[in-house]
Amino acid sequence: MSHSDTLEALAAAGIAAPVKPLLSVEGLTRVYGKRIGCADVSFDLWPGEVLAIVGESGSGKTTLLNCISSRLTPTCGTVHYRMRDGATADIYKMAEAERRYLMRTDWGFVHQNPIDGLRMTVSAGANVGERLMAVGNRHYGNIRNTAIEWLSRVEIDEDRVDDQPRTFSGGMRQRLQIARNLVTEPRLVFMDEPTGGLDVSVQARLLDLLRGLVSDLGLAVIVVTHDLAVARLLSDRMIVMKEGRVIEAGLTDRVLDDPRAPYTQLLVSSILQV
Ligand SMILES: Nc1ncnc2c1ncn2[C@@H]1O[C@H](COP(=O)(O)OP(=O)(O)OP(=O)(O)O)[C@@H](O)[C@H]1O
Repeated sequence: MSHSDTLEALAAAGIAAPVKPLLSVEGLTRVYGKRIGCADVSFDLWPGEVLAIVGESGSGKTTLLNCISSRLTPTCGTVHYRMRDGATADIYKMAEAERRYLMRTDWGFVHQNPIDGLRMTVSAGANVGERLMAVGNRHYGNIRNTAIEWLSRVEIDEDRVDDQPRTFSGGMRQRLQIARNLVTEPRLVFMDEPTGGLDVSVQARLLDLLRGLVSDLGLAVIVVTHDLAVARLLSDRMIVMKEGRVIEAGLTDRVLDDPRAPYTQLLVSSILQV
C-alpha cells in the first residue's frame, strides 16, 4: 500500500495522520530454503490503527507477523519502529537487550494458544504483575492492585487472582493473556489468531472485549486471522496474502464489500455462502 493510500484510508477512518508512522515495513521477505514464507511485503502502520493480515492457511501470515515482531529473522527487508522518544529505530539493528526490552514493555504479543503466552504454574496475579516488574515497578501492593484491576477489566473475578491459569477455561486463559500484555500499556500489540480455537460464543465475547480495550487504550494492533469476521470487527485496514505475497490492501470495509483481486473475491464469497 502506498503512502498516499494509507493517508486516504486514515482520513476515511477519521484518524488524523501523524507526521511519522509507528511502524514501517519495507520489502520484508523470508524464505525457508526454496519455499517462500513471505515475499516483498511493505506497509506503514499508524498509531492507534488496527491492521488485519488475512489469507488462507499457508499464505504466510504467521511468517510475516513473526518477522515484523522480531521473533523470526527475515531473509531481507527492514522494519522501522518509532520509539517513545520519537526516534526511529531499525529493529534488526538494535542491540539484543534493547529489542528484548521493547518486546517486554512497548509491544505485546497475544498468541493463539494462551499456553504460549502465559506462565501456567504461577498465579494469574503474578502473570500480570511480572510485566509490571519488567517496566520497573517494585511496590508489591501496587503491583497486586493493578493486577486485580486488570483481571476485572478482562472479566476475571478478583477472587481468582491467586489461582494458576491451568485451572482456567480456554476463554479465561485468553483474557488473562490479554491482561498480561496490556498492563504495561504497550503502543503496539501483535495478535496471532487471538480467537482461534475457542467456542463461537466465547469468541464473540472475547472479540467484543478486545475491540473495547483496543479503542479505550488507543492501541495499534497487527492481527493475523483467517477469519474475515474477526478482521471486519477489529480492523481499520487489512492486507490479503496469497502464497507469501500481498495481493490486496485497503480499508477493511472496502476490501470486504468491494474486493478487487479475484482471490479476495473468492475468499469473501466463500464466507458469504457458509
Ligand atoms: N519453519 C518452517 N520451515 C519451512 N517452511 C515453513 C516453515 N514455517 C512456515 N513455512 C512455510 O511457509 C509458508 C507460509 O507459512 P505460514 O505458517 O507463515 O502461513 P500461515 O498463513 O500463517 O498459515 P496458517 O494459517 O496455517 O498458520 C508455507 O508454505 C509454510 O509451509
